[in-house]
Amino acid sequence: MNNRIPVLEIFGPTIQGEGMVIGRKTMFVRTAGCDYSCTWCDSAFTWDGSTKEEIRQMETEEVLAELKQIGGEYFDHVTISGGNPALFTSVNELIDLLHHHHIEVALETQGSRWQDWFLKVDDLTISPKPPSSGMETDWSVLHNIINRLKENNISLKVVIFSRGDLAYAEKVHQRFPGIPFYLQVGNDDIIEKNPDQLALYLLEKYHWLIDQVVASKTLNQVHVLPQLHALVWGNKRGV
Ligand SMILES: C[S@@+](CC[C@H](N)C(=O)[O-])C[C@H]1O[C@@H](n2cnc3c(N)ncnc32)[C@H](O)[C@@H]1O
Ligand SMILES: Nc1nc2[nH]cc(C(=O)O)c2c(=O)[nH]1
Ligand code: SF4
Ligand SMILES: [Mg+2]
Repeated sequence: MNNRIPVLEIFGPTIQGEGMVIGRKTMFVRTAGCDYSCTWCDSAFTWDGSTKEEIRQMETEEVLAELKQIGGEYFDHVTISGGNPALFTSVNELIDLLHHHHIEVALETQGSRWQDWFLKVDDLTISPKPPSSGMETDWSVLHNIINRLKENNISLKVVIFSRGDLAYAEKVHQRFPGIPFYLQVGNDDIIEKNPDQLALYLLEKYHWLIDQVVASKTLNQVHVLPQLHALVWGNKRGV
């Protein structure tokens, strides 16, 4: 059981819609379960019990086989997201297997838990949660994680829904000045079915976020991005 990973989705190839490698062609592996419960989580199905019967406890070889079955020869990069993949030591084996097959590995996690296998991740995004999420940041855990990853290709990404979130982002950037920093538009309409409607709405939010960052002396060495996949496909799952 220990060397298995609880998987909810394997999909792609698509593009990484967020953060440090935005636009990169990639496959996704989405694990089940999270130690957080952000109010606005766009992947709440990974932890709210609504897709419990879809969770598969998979061997790493099975994960690779399914990636190859779906993605064929059309990928060389896999993004592991969730939920929080950092809940599982077994992800270590998956990374080794993917690397053995010359496939690069990216990770999305919130910085609440450490795993030794973080050191092997090629593109590691840490996304601490602002006040609007309803979650509390454990700063000592976050500092510990980032200190241990000083030599690695990592970034910080904070999702913004409010002015309070912006103040939080400023604080994170000031605490970790050398770490590439991304601000991301928060999507607070995760039930809209019409992608065009959502894109218009999110572009307005992007405009607002750019204006806020332009007006901040603290946020100079930063990147401001939308969720590209939300602009292209809306709230669709598995893209
Ligand atoms: C679903 S989470 C999974 C990985 C990990 N639990 C985390 O939060 O970093 C992947 C990314 O989506 C972001 N995200 C979640 N809900 C969002 C929303 N409604 N709008 C914008 N970004 C969102 C998270 O902040 C995180 O950066
Ligand atoms: N295309 C695409 N890019 C993404 N970047 C982060 C995602 C995630 O849910 O973790 C995500 C996702 O679900 N799809
Ligand atoms: S930490 Fe990530 S997966 Fe967990 S609830 Fe928050 S946004 Fe969702
Ligand atoms: Mg997502």
